[in-house]
Amino acid sequence: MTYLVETDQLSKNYGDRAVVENLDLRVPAGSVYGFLGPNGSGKSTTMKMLLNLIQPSAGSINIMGQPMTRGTRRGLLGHIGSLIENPPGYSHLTGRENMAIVERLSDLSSLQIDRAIHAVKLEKQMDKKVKNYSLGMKQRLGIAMALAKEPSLLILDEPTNGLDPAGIDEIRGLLHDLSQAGVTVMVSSHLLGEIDKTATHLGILSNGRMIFQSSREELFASTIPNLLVRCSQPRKARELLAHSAGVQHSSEVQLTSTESGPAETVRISNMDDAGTAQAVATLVRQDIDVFDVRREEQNLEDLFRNLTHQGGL
Ligand SMILES: Nc1ncnc2c1ncn2[C@@H]1O[C@H](COP(=O)(O)OP(=O)(O)OP(=O)(O)O)[C@@H](O)[C@H]1O
Repeated sequence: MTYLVETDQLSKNYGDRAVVENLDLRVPAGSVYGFLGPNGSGKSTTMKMLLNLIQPSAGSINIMGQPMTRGTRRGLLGHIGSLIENPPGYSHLTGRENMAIVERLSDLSSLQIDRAIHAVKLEKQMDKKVKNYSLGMKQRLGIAMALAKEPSLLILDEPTNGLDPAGIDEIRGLLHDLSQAGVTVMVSSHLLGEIDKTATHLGILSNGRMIFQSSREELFASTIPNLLVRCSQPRKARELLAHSAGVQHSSEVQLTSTESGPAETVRISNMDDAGTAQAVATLVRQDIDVFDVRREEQNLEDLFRNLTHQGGL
């Protein structure tokens, strides 16, 4: 696999405090890499090191196969678009005037500028002053500024921060489209739900350390989805299963409602196939009718919770 961003043992200390520790980042070419972690876990610090805005205390960074150093910085940054912290742009100028500055400074063509504006769907807002933009529009303008030079890699630090659900959806759609167009996107967030479904790969940071890094599929495959059992006497079933030998010590057995089926279903976490067979046999032996046994669809929130239960965050 080709990695557009690769770090080895990347570390940053402030005084005697390690803020990023021994990070081996691997961002595959063509991926949308969701860089997740709670506030203060070191995401921004890492992204700033990738962009050579701050210097690592130890370790190395390779971008597009080249080491990122003070010497190579200029050449590499020509291929990287970024949005770090607050959206850029002069608020007393219009969107168009801001883009004209980007065009001149980076020596771009008007076609490149138009394409970037089109990609973020801001055509109709270009004559408005940026101070009158919503936060979502400001973020989109910031992304347009980053996109105009047609980068191979886009690094976005919390682009959905502070946006309403519609704004978050727009950014998600935009990231998806960019990825389809061949741009590799690295995007950070402290909220899993904002990256769920958009990211093809995930890196999860906790206290400056990577606690998980892989493709989204591998993350899902590495954990067992909850089991949902719809049956005739759910309360009795819950009691029986909570004390059944097939249920592992770390499992939780709860009563729950599901969108299908009547009021209550028994949900069991961390139950493998052998445990499932045993649980069904236990219920049938006790004259409980089992109508339906299925795995619950997993989302990242559940997986994140599982990871953190395993001593992560
Ligand atoms: N210049 C600095 N000097 C000292 N400590 C710093 C500095 N910059 C960041 N830190 C500390 O490093 C830790 C990681 O910060 P960082 O901004 O990288 O986290 P983050 O995961 O991006 O979180 P957030 O989403 O809140 O920005 C924090 O505890 C922060 O206070």
